[in-house]
Amino acid sequence: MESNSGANDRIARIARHFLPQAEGDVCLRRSHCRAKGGAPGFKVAILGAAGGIGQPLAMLMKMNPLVSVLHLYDVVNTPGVTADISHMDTGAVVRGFLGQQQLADALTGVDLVIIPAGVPRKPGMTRDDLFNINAGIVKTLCEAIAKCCPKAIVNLISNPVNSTVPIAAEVFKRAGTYDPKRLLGVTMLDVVRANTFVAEVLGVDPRDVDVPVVGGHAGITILPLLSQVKPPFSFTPKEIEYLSDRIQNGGTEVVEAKAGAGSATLSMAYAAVKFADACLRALRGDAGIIECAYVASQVTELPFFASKARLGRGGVEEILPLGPLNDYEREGLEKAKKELAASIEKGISFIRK
Ligand SMILES: NC(=O)c1ccc[n+]([C@@H]2O[C@H](COP(=O)([O-])OP(=O)(O)OC[C@H]3O[C@@H](n4cnc5c(N)ncnc54)[C@H](O)[C@@H]3O)[C@@H](O)[C@H]2O)c1
Ligand SMILES: O=C(O)C[C@H](O)C(=O)O
Repeated sequence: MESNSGANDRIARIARHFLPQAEGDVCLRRSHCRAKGGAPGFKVAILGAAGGIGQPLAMLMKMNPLVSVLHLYDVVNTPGVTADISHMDTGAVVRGFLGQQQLADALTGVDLVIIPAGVPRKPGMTRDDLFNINAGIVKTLCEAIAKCCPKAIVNLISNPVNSTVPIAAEVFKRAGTYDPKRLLGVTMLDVVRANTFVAEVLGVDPRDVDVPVVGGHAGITILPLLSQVKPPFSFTPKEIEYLSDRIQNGGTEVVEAKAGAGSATLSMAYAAVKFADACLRALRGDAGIIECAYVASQVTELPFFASKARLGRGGVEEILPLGPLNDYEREGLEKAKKELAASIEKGISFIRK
């Protein structure tokens, strides 16, 4: 039987294999992996990779043929997650990074950074209740991005997205690296939910449904434009009430069902990968990629707003107009803007204070 110290040595050896110890070590393994990994593609980092979203997101990104190198960073547990994911026989080479001293290595040379780091909600909390903890986490991570991969596309998932995106923008501005086209708040889960719930009402396959969801990512700031649904459909006022409420409170529905064990993780990982894949296809040069995201915007008087954006090699290449809104949506837009303005201001003043 293996002694305790033998087992510990073996675990340490395995951990060393997945975690860079010193700069020389990093370079050696990186060139080794590139030579062996072979698959051409993009280098992607997930920050918060050991979390509820991070783990399934890492698994799904390892399955994405556009990814050649996948960096998994967290402040806990990355050796285990990395060892596990690295056994999948897909093209991407996986490397783990643990703790802030390895953050720079996790980010260097990366094309796309996906950030699900931070605490999730418990029943009775709003996303804004996460601000005090998550604002600092996002600030630290974005400072490192500004130093190590200032040209990377950033997909920000950490809540409250309505405030964390303005925080990230301010950090990048301070560092002199801000490019509004490259900073995208991930609101894809709202679209995924809207497509699912609308498909249920229409009795069709959700993959055939497209609902634009604009505004932001919290309660009444989540504004589904049901008048623009594809395939076109004329909902009754009762259906509009039901669908708007379900889409706006989809996150809370999951938080309550999980009863203290966190918020949406699996559907979020799915949505994050759907969005990241769109960003990577756009980076590759594919045309006609349009997704909803919370970005710097002139669609309204607010500096940030979620709406349909055309993605390209440089990130957001064009923000599409909102299109015709009905009275119900116009009213919803006014309410959404009021709350959004306060959340944006809160994020900006967190950095400027
Ligand atoms: N945008 C969206 O649609 C959406 C959807 C679901 C959840 N979220 C948000 O995503 C965040 C993560 O949710 P979760 O369920 O994965 O939470 P989780 O607690 O399961 O995982 C978060 C991970 O972040 C890590 N972390 C904490 N501080 C860090 C730091 N400084 N650097 C790197 N990693 C750090 C933790 O160690 C943990 O592994 C929450 O803020 C949640 O509200 C957003
Ligand atoms: O609701 C949450 O707190 C998590 C996330 O923003 C969601 O929409 O599921």
